[in-house]
Amino acid sequence: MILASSSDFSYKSKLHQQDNLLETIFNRITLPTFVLDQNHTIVFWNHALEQLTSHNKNNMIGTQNQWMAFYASKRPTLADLIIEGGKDDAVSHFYKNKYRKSPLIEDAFEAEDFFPDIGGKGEWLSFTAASIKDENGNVIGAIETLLNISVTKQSQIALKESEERYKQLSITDNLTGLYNKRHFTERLMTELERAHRYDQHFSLCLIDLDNFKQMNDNYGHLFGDQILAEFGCIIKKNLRNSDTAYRYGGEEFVIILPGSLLDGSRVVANRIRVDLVEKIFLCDDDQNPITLTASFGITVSSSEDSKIEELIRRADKALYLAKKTGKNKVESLVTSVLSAGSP
Ligand SMILES: Nc1nc2c(ncn2[C@@H]2O[C@H](COP(=O)(O)OP(=O)(O)OP(=O)(O)O)[C@@H](O)[C@H]2O)c(=O)[nH]1
Repeated sequence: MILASSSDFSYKSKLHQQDNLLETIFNRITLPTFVLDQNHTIVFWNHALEQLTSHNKNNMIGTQNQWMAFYASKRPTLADLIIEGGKDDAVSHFYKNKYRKSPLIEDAFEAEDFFPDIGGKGEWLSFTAASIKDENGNVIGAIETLLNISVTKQSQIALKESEERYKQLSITDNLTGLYNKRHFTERLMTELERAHRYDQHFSLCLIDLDNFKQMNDNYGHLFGDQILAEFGCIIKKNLRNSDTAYRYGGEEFVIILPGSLLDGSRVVANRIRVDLVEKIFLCDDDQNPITLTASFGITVSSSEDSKIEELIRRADKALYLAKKTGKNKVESLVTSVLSAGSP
């Protein structure tokens, strides 16, 4: 084994004498470990690493094929980067957002990554690479130790996924797949704060299906549910990515349209209105085509709005007007500041 610079013969021979002892020690360590010399040649490859990577030490020691045990194509391992000087930008290039300086060992890095080619289904590994220096402080090699953290990582991922799922369920209306009223309140507060901070406006559009009670009475509650779900799809289909739609209550819906003023949100509301008018619903018990309309009340946020209730009240008044003056229409109401200004 050569671990010292060629000029440092005495140091090299000292290490040679200790080879057997070092090899025994490495092989008794349960942590997968390998050591490279300054030429990136493998000098130690312990049993634990053989088991982790299925690469036998006899095929690895004396080669520079350490990458083969971890990656599908040739590239430096963390230990190689340490030998190259352990430059932050080089480490970052290969382990972006997955590494940090070791808090325990000077000039060492630790990283965490998923290795799809290890084992049958890939493994998560946490690994640390540190330089090995001679008496004069010259780097003469590097040691990398690895730890299989797949079990911990998978349970962390599963926990995160179930938290995500739970969060999604807690803000979703299960009949329509739209967001629910609780989420609406939170989002509306955020939107109002943002509008004030950046001196922007957004629109709020309340929607109420017309004569929905008759639908339930004539065709049953289950059919009513089907209509609500399909109307949810019509709303979603007509929104931009930045718009969000919510089921506000029974047959009431609401949309927040960030960055939209009255003209823009009227266009969206009318598109939804017409799509609904043109939609033919069929009930299993009665093959007559069934149609339905909705009324819309829009308002635009203003610098005068200090509470979300003020916006909701205005949109509700506009909706009431739409209902009172014939239904199947879009009405709007804005504050005096806005009606005097641009929107
Ligand atoms: N199927 C179904 N019906 C619902 C649900 N939530 C509320 N409703 C019904 O929606 C109907 C609303 O009726 P009303 O408030 O009288 O309003 P409307 O008949 O739509 O009349 P206008 O709003 O004046 O056009 C009631 O019959 C509620 O039972 C639901 O989740 N599923």
